[in-house]
Amino acid sequence: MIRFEHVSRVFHNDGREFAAVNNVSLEIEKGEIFGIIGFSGAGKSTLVRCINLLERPTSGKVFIGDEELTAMSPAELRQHRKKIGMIFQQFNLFASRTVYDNVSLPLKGSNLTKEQKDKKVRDLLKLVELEEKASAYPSQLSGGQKQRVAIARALANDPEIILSDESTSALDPRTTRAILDLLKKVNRELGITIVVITHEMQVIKDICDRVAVMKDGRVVETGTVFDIFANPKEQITREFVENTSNMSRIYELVETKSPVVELKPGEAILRFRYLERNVSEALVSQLSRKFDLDLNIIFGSIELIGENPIGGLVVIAQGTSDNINKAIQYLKDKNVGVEMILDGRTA
Ligand SMILES: Nc1ncnc2c1ncn2[C@@H]1O[C@H](COP(=O)(O)OP(=O)(O)OP(=O)(O)O)[C@@H](O)[C@H]1O
Repeated sequence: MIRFEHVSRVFHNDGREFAAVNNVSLEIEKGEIFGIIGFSGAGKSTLVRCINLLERPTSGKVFIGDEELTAMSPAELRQHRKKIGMIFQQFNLFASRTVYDNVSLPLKGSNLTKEQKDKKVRDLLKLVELEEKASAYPSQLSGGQKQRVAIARALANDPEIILSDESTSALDPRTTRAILDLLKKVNRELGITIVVITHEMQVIKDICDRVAVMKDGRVVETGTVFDIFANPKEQITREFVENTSNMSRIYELVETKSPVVELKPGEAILRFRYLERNVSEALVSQLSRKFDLDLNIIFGSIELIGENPIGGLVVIAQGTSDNINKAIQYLKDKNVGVEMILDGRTA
């Protein structure tokens, strides 16, 4: 539905050229929630602003459906932009207007009658559960409520696409969850394609179907959210994935020589990753029975990505050196990822 073909956006800073977006080709499908993740400065906002040509690519083409936006006249473009709503981290509401007026603003100049406009605004306020705040001003609302108003406003023109630029970054975790749920509802019930920019993997995990990882203006990896979590290929993707679970704390504990990871002779710290449900207990009991190991669990987690679980365990294993090796091989044969984090064996 949205297609980038070799899109670049070059800025000139102090006489030097700088590609904020560098030769990106990407396809976002109709009806999906597509995430774009990257660290600050990676080029996410610039890329997404190229979808509605708020930022005009220096080279390359942008298509929505079969129509090339980059080849349109200003009048055609104005028409097409109405199909694209946008929400921002800072909400961008008009402070001097009521909630009702903020939501009705995009309907100015539409062909709807006064009654139709009124019904539309009230329906949208109902959808975002803010009917009773219609005559409040933005300063009287919480951050979550402001973002709900912004979402209602973005929906006023019946868009096909919503672009969300860090729309939950200023919100606490509970409010973030509620706004993400609302975006999911908008996607599922109204069939609107949503493009979500974020620097938080948790947001990707919570609502996206697919994700692109950006670094230095380029898209370095794309895939379904499950594949990206189960099998991140690029170093930067691994960093994002690691940060969402407490598993990565093990490296800190090892580094700071925490008493938690103090090993007796013959012990080893191992990390397991697997993709099946309820594997943890079976793993522990099998390894102790088959290889006569004692396993002391330091961390354990099951992440649910959509409906699919991804599990992890960090354990201190105690047993003969030979049996620890055999256990590692046994797990690898069963497609369990095994990483030796600290090896206290002398043999
Ligand atoms: N109008 C501009 N003129 C010059 N440089 C710009 C302009 N807009 C963006 N940049 C630069 O392009 C790079 C990418 O910016 P962009 O805002 O797209 O990144 P981002 O990944 O969205 O980061 P953040 O998460 O911090 O918003 C940055 O180095 C930024 O300074």
